[in-house]
Amino acid sequence: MARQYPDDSTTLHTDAYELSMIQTYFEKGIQNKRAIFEVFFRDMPFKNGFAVFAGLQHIIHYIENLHFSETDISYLKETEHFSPEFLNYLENFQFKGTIRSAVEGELVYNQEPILQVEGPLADCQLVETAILNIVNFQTLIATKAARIRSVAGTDAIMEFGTRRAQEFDAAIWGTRAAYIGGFDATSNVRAGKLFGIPISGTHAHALVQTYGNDYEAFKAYAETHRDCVFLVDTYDTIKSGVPSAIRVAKEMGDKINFQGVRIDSGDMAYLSKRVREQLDEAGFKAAKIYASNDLDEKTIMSLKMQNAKIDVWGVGTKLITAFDQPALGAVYKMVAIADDNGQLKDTIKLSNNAEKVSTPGRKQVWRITKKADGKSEGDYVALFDEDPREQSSLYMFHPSYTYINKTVTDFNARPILQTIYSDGRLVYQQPELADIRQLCMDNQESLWPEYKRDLNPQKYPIDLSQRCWDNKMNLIKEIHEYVQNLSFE
Ligand SMILES: Nc1ncnc2c1ncn2[C@@H]1O[C@H](COP(=O)(O)OP(=O)(O)OP(=O)(O)O)[C@@H](O)[C@H]1O
Ligand SMILES: O=P(O)(O)OC[C@H]1O[C@H](OP(=O)(O)OP(=O)(O)O)[C@H](O)[C@@H]1O
Ligand SMILES: O=C(O)c1cccnc1
Repeated sequence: MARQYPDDSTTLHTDAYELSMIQTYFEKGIQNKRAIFEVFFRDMPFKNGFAVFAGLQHIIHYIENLHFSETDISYLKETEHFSPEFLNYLENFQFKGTIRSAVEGELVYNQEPILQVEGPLADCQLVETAILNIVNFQTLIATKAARIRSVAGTDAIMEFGTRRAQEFDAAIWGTRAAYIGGFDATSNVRAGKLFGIPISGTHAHALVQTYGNDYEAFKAYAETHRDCVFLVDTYDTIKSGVPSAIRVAKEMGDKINFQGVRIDSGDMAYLSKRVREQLDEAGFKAAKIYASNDLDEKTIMSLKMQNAKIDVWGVGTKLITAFDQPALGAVYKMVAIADDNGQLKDTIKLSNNAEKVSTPGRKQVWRITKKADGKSEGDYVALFDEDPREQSSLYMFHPSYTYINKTVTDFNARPILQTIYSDGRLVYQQPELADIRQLCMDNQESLWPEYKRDLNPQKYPIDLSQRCWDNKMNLIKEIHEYVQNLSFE
């Protein structure tokens, strides 16, 4: 059996092929060639009108700890895949790259760079897997959370997913992403400790089963807690659960803060209306009705349409597992590489599928908004040395259907990719999590409602600058000519 090593580093959290390529670069002496890679996803998750970027804090944590530990090197040696010289190089490896990224809570779209890594080829290659792993998951969950927030309106929504999440990391980072996307609280106590997310919760059926009846269970809970939400559906919501909750609330009076009751099964439209009547008749008009049970944006919207009297939503499985779309599909593609003279040359990945043709060159994404109302006109993806702020009017056109175009004047242009690392040095100060969450909400204000609706939203314009578009077309032509002139005889 292979030797077991302590889990003292996350640097090997990478695909073996990254290390294999880096060994080639190293042995051919090109590991320090300058390269640029960009992360983007091809389709909008959940067919939503926007996605919410999340994952930067975990990326920073990963990069800050990016070095090969003694046990990493021992293990790699044991695999017998790598040369001693290469292992010696890895032992002394220090990340020297520059990372530019959308900040957490920023709205991002398909077919535009959301993160960019520039630096020594080996450094760029090493971080691909971990960056994609983090961004793919957290951006997906933050986006799902924003969808749920959009249908819940101003109601409180609580994240209940840990027990159904794809293991520990997904629960912890997933709940953080859910908070960024607009959730109010989590049931995961460790996430509260680590990130300062408000924790919140009720109690489970086990409490009622322990006492064998609703009344005694609620009474015991009330005698040991100030804030009380009673779970009323263990035996019979209407006949036993709610009457018992009311009895305990009356008996305990000011000794407790009777916040409400939770329903976790049955027809929640019907039940919530009946429960509301029961609570109101008993004089508990301020008591809230909590609901949980496989909820997501669709069931919440349907329950609202049915006038369900639900005030607080607990959402687990369908949020934390991104139930209806398990992967964002973000990719990491090389957009430029230095030639033998050290000059950066733009590079492209071709495909028969137009969507899969990458856009070459180091780019910046500019969010274009009208000065008059602050509303988004679209994103303008330009080469890095272009600055649309220097122009008084901006010609924006669809990159595939170029006849769809417009000229925008009186606009503001805001760069989306911010410098996070400069030549290996962290230069970005991460905001407080609550501020990131607020930023996410504020960003949605600048979107027209047409882009925000849950079902079939308008496609938000992601346009290429003329230079960026010309550059892409020229490279496609160059590669076609090169392939046509190839001869292997
Ligand atoms: N009025 C309603 N309209 C639409 N969906 C509802 C309504 N009431 C409940 N639901 C949803 O229907 C599904 C019911 O699932 P299911 O039949 O598994 O639950 P249950 O039998 O009520 O409870 P349990 O979880 O104990 O099995 C849940 O996703 C729930 O959120
Ligand atoms: O349904 P979710 O959105 O995942 O929300 C979390 C669920 O976790 C708890 O259930 P529990 O684990 O006791 O199982 P249950 O589904 O049988 O109630 C809670 O009562 C919710 O139903
Ligand atoms: O506090 C709750 O009610 C809760 C917590 C986790 C999962 N389901 C419910």
